[in-house]
Amino acid sequence: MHIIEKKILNQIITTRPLESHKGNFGRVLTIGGNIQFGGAIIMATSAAVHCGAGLVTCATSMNNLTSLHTIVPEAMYIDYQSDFLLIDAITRADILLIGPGLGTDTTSLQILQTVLQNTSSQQLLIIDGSAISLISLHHEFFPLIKKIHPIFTPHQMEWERLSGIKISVQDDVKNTLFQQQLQSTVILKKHHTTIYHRDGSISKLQIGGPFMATGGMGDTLAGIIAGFLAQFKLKHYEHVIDAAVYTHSAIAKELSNNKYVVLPTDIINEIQRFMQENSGGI
Ligand SMILES: NC(=O)C1=CN([C@@H]2O[C@H](COP(=O)(O)OP(=O)(O)OC[C@H]3O[C@@H](n4cnc5c(N)ncnc54)[C@H](OP(=O)(O)O)[C@@H]3O)[C@@H](O)[C@H]2O)[C@@H](O)CC1
Ligand SMILES: Nc1ncnc2c1ncn2[C@@H]1O[C@H](COP(=O)(O)OP(=O)(O)O)[C@@H](O)[C@H]1O
Ligand SMILES: [Mg+2]
Repeated sequence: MHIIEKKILNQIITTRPLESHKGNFGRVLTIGGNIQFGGAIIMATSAAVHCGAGLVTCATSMNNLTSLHTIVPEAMYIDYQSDFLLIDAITRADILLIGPGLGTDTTSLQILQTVLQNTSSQQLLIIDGSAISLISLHHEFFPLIKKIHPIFTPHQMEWERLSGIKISVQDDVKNTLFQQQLQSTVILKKHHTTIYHRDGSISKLQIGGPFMATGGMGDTLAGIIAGFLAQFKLKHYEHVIDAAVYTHSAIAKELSNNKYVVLPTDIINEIQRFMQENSGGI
């Protein structure tokens, strides 16, 4: 087990090559946001854009279109209920994020199934929020999951649902055993988030605090992970994930010096400055 240190940042966040364009910094597809939880997918999408993902498309409910374009006009949109458009967008993406505000009804399940069936092992899939809760109820997806090797980002209750390990007895030994069966990365979000990597290593975060306990905070983290993976894809995979998780809490910690609570959108607004201040060589 190792503690994630600040020095990971300038190893991962490096100067951009002059000869480059948006296509070099990754295509992200975010999927979620039903009529009740539109904010979740908008925050995730906005976080990915602010991290520097080259091209970001949001597949969401048509109800969210105006808000999405008002808050983050850099993002493109498709209606997540169009199977044809969704499959086309999945095929084009480098990084996919499903779950923030997706909900758990039959429409949500259908969308999740389409995503799992059309994602290849060459792409990177992040599974968050409602998508984790849905998979917990549908173990028939496990064989697909084991082929895709996704990144799960559960909070402790979502992890209990998925793994069957009660929150009170979750520990590194039991968590690793189930994570290795899933053949996936697991980012278990809590005070001092723990990351169970596919290569068997474990990273722990020692920053962050209760000033982060506001709805949308995990949705924002999921978008940051997508944005980091999109543009730093040539770097060491496990280190990119650690750097993304560290960035999210480090910004919150900085802001908490003069804010009693730090909102997810406060973090999003500071990502560009924070990345510039913590970037290193090539
Ligand atoms: N603005 C938006 O659009 C927002 C949309 N959102 C979207 O909503 C969807 C549902 O996600 P969700 O996390 O809100 O609900 P759910 O999965 O039922 O989990 C909550 C249950 O678990 C329990 N619990 C125990 N330990 C816990 C822990 N460490 N961390 C958290 N919970 C813990 C907890 O216990 P209690 O609070 O009762 O003590 C409660 O019983 C999802 O798609 C998400 O993206 C949200 O992001 C909010 C902003
Ligand atoms: N007390 C705390 N200490 C450190 N981090 C916290 C604390 N409370 C919440 N967080 C962070 O906030 C995020 C909450 O994620 P999640 O519950 O999925 O939020 P949401 O689904 O509402 O977006 C995680 O990154 C978690 O680590
Ligand atoms: Mg969440």
